[in-house]
Amino acid sequence: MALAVRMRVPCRALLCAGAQLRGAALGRPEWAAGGGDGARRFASLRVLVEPGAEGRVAVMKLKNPPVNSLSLDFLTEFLISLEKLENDKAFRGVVITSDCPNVFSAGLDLREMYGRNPGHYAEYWKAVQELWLRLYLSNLVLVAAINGSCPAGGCLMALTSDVRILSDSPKSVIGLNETLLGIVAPFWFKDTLVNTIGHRASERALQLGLLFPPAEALQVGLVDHVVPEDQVQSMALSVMAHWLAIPDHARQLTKAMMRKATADRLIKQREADIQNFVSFISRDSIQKSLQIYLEKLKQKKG
Ligand SMILES: CCCCC/C=C\C/C=C\CC/C=C/CC(=O)SCCNC(=O)CCNC(=O)[C@H](O)C(C)(C)COP(=O)(O)OP(=O)(O)OC[C@H]1O[C@@H](n2cnc3c(N)ncnc32)[C@H](O)[C@@H]1OP(=O)(O)O
Repeated sequence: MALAVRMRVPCRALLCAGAQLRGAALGRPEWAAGGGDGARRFASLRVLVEPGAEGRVAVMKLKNPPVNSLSLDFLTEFLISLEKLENDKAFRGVVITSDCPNVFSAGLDLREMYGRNPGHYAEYWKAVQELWLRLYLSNLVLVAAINGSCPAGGCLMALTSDVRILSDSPKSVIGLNETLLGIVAPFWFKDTLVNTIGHRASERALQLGLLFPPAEALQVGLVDHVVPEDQVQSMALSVMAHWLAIPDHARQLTKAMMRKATADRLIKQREADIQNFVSFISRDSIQKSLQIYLEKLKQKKG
């Protein structure tokens, strides 16, 4: 693979910030090699990575129960796992899936955005930006095997993949539902959606905070395949084989050509975007909305 075609977020320090920022808090690294192919299998507390049956494909299982909410520690482990895979030339593709039953990811962790201080909000948002940039510009073929509910930040994560497979289950709804929480999807969430389903469909979906059931998600183009739950993984591997039949350098340059302008828009104003987030999320009215939403989630249990 020619080095020249490896896409990189311009400043490598971006990831370092992400990794360093949490490295100390995580304490010792929890990477554990295992099995005969130990060098290729690793795990942190919340991210399991193992080689798929197909060579050169890794399966990344997200395991932050109960709902894979994207806490700061989880984001950091995710980033570190992704960086390892990007740097390991043995891998050309990654299937991202959930180890939590019925939930792919509940999106950003609301507890990171509620009742904290501005410094924490800034640190958290930087990690969210970092994960999006890393996934969106990844040189690897990314296939999202969405085996459950996929709202908001979970949907954003899935949208960074090259292909999305959704399980055909009533629980498997997907979309950017931020307005239902009384918050607003940032411009780069919106751009990622527009790049996938077009402007008019995005406008409607974003304003109404739509969570699409599988058939509608397929119809609007939010996902590429809907299959029974027990076939999500095999479908993901089969689609992966198709994408890996294309020479890496040509596919990667094409991916960069399609995505760079969108990523650059955030890269050019990362700091302003962080400040914008901090001032928005710190507003009393927004904190109140989040409090009400969190209470509703708790009450749901009865
Ligand atoms: C013009 C100005 C523009 C300015 C814009 C600037 C900045 C933008 C500002 C803000 C943007 C911020 C973007 C946020 C994106 C997000 O991702 S927000 C998160 C949205 N997520 C959701 O809405 C999903 C909520 N969860 C659910 O619907 C359900 O949990 C589920 C995923 C469908 C699963 O249901 P299930 O029945 O299995 O589980 P429970 O509901 O019982 O949940 C179990 C447990 O987990 C807790 N929990 C659920 N989701 C979250 C979460 N996202 N974060 C934290 N915790 C979560 C839930 O409360 C339960 O907890 P317990 O009662 O303590 O057990």
